[in-house]
Amino acid sequence: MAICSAHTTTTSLHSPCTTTVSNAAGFRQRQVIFFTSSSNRRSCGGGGGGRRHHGGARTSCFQVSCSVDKPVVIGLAADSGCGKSTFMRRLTSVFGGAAVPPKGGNPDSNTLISDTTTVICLDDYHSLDRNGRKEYGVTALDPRANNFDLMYEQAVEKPIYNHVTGLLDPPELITPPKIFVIEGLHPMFDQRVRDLLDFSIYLDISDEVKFAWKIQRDMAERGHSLESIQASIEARKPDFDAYIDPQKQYADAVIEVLPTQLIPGDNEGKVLRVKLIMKEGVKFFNPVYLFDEGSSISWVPCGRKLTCSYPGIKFAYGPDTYFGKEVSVLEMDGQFDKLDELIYVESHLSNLSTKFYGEVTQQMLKHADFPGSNNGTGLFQTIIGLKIRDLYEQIVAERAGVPAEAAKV
Ligand SMILES: Nc1ncnc2c1ncn2[C@@H]1O[C@H](COP(=O)(O)OP(=O)(O)OP(=O)(O)O)[C@@H](O)[C@H]1O
Ligand SMILES: O=C(CO)[C@H](O)[C@H](O)COP(=O)(O)O
Repeated sequence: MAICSAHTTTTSLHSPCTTTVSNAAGFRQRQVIFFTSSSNRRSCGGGGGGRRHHGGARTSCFQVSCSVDKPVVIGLAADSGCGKSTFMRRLTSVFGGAAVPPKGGNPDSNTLISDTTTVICLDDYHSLDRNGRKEYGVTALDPRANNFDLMYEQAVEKPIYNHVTGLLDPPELITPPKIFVIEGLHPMFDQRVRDLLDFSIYLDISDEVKFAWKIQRDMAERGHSLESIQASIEARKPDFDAYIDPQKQYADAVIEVLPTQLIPGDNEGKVLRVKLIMKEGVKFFNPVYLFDEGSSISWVPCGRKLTCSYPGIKFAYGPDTYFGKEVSVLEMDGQFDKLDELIYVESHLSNLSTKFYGEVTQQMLKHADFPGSNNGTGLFQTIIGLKIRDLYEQIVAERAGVPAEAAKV
């Protein structure tokens, strides 16, 4: 049963990028206008137009040429409730300007737009709405409930999955930004979509911590029962293991969140051990290091310059392998008591891609009220935000054939 193999047909020769999309089960029909972004990892040859055939989709869209203005595309994958929105808020803040939903559009839009970045949520590419998933007995994590053809085409006029009604709302118009972030369950699942990414991140939240965060949000803030939260996590688990978790092998950076090792047997999920796993050899991405690049370091910074109450703070850094690839891993276990003292830690980290001394600390202080600001989740999200800004500047500089300094945002 092909429940969501979308096919597209060209409807207008005068407007070559306008197509009607429907899926095989006829769940949805919509007008979409496509642009195909070719990233620095894809061949830029042959840009400028033409008819292409792939995956059952037939389009007559223009391929955006390899221009300086082409968006840099970032993918962020994680399960639901694992901190994607929080990370996005930290990332857009690094580029300056507030990120807001499209003006005058659907109030339930999942899109966030700032001066430089546009963040779209891949939930909008669910091909089955809530009722459809129920009818076919699939979860939102199942690839059959998602339209990867449309995701790959990067529709400029894209649908909206409405989390309030559970329906697929009429499309919204997205104009190509400088930095285009696609966040959601599956940004690295489909190889075509994956190949569009200039940089990819996976938030790997361990089951214990995910459960603690879910309880915090869905029980304390949304009135769900403990049993229903447990049941929902368990119902999603097989599809999470099959379709979401394997994406981490493709990520350029993984933020892994585990229970602390500083409190034996702790399962409260309040004190966290967080690892920043950074792939080596990624173009325009130099992993951050502690003290000495390539060495294995264990560091307890508590003392005169950093206040630590129980259970303290421990950092570690060193080389490792991850899914057979060489990586550098920076780890922080514990939490900060006084966030302004983070400057002491920052001064011992290198390759941070900051523009001035203390920028990491400044960003963390600016968003001290965001979840995870006192631990490695906030610290590593902020660092990756700064690395993405640096990557963006280097890509733009390379495309323009100018030194990176000239492309600073
Ligand atoms: N670093 C963190 N430390 C502690 N709690 C966190 C952290 N990040 C997220 N949370 C908790 O998880 C909840 C969900 O976070 P967020 O909205 O950023 O996740 P999300 O992946 O975008 O979720 P969804 O996909 O369901 O919209 C927050 O309300 C908070 O309770
Ligand atoms: O995993 C999810 C998104 O991260 C959601 O469960 C999915 O999008 C379905 O949404 P809803 O539960 O509102 O119907």
